[in-house]
Parts: sequence; C-alpha cells; structure tokens
Amino acid sequence: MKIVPSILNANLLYLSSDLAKLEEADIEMIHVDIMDGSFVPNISFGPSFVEKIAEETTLKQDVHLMVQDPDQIVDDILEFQPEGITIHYEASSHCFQLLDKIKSHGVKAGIAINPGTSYETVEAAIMIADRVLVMTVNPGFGGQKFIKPMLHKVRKLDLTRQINQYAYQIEVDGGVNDETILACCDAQADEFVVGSYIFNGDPLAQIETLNKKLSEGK
Ligand SMILES: O=C(CO)[C@@H](O)[C@H](O)COP(=O)(O)O
Ligand SMILES: [Fe+2]
Repeated sequence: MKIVPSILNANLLYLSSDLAKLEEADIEMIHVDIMDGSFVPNISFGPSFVEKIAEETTLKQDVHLMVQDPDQIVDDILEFQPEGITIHYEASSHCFQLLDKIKSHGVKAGIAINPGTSYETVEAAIMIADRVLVMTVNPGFGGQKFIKPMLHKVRKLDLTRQINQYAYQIEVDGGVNDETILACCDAQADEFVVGSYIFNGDPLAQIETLNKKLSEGK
C-alpha cells in the first residue's frame, strides 16, 4: 500500500523543500496532475514541469493526464521517463494503442475512470493496464469531497483481478484523507493519491497520521 502525494494543491513557491520533506517521509512517488482546461475546467502543469521535477528530485512521478487529446501530449512526457502515465478512458479515442505505446517505453500504463464511468465500460481496457485509477471526485480540482459509492468499483476491480490474475494496481484519487483512507484500503486499493490533506498541513505530520491509520487498520 502506497501513499502517493498529489502536488496539485502544494504551494509551488515551496515545492522544492516540500519534495525534500516527502523524501524524508519515505515517499517513493508523487502524483502529477496535468490538466488542459478542456477535459476538465482547470489548467495545471505541462510536460516541462515533469522535466523540472525529474531534475529536482529522485521521487518517481505518477503522471495523471486530464487532457482532451492524450495522444498529442504523451510523447512529450514519455521523454522524461516517469514511473507511469495514466490516461482517461473518456478522453482517449484509441486507448489500447496508447496504453501499448506507453508500455513499450518501459513506463507503466494506467487507465483512469471518472465517477460517471462504470466499471463495465473499461472491462476490456483493464486487461492490459498496469494501473487502474478510480476517480473518487469529479476530476479538475483538489480539495473536493470523497464520493463513497466509488468504492464499489474498487471492490469489483479487485475481484476481477483476483479471478483473472490481472496485474494492475488499483489507485484511488480524490478526497482521500485521514477519514477516508481506511475505507479505500478495505476495498483493496493499493495506491492512495492524497493532495490537499498532505499539503494543507505539515506534510511530514500528515503522512505520519495516514501511515498510522493504515497500520492500525490492518
Ligand atoms: O486528479 C485530481 C483532481 O482532478 C487529484 O489528483 C487531486 O489533486 C487530488 O487532490 P485531493 O482531492 O486529495 O485534494
Ligand atoms: Fe489526479
């Protein structure tokens, strides 16, 4: 089980020292949300930011693409060899081709689903995905309320991978905090993206609280 801090709501003026704190907290990977103002009503970072982060830290990058046309931007990100790139099923017109392309570069290929997208819609795509990201808020912003019924999808994804021996990791993204992380863990999610909960306080203390919750819940 992994906590994956999302830097979307971090204060970018202090990002360098915050990244050092995450390393100190034994975090392995951060979550980088790329938004184009079209697929979601917000604009965040672009590929050059992935490059700058790679120069600054040894933390791996889990890149979450919330863009209308992922085919157009994916090459620019593959260049910086993140740990993974996750595309939205709703945005990609050729998701199998794109997932294969990401994998062929030795980068983990993820498929993300919005709250309104059913598990059944992605039944085929998950067969080849390394990661399935279940949005537990509507994408676009940090600091939103966790949508609890999404855990039903997480449970189904876990059951499906057990039955078929699929290899994907299940990641939950949005509204994960000290009150919701245990339910995600119980539903068998493997990776917990946590943004505002970590960066609205002292990152080290917040991560310690989350780790404590997870170990108490075992
Ligand atoms: O992809 C997104 C939002 O669209 C997320 O990765 C957020 O950045 C998570 O932030 P919190 O909900 O934890 O504040
Ligand atoms: Fe995200």
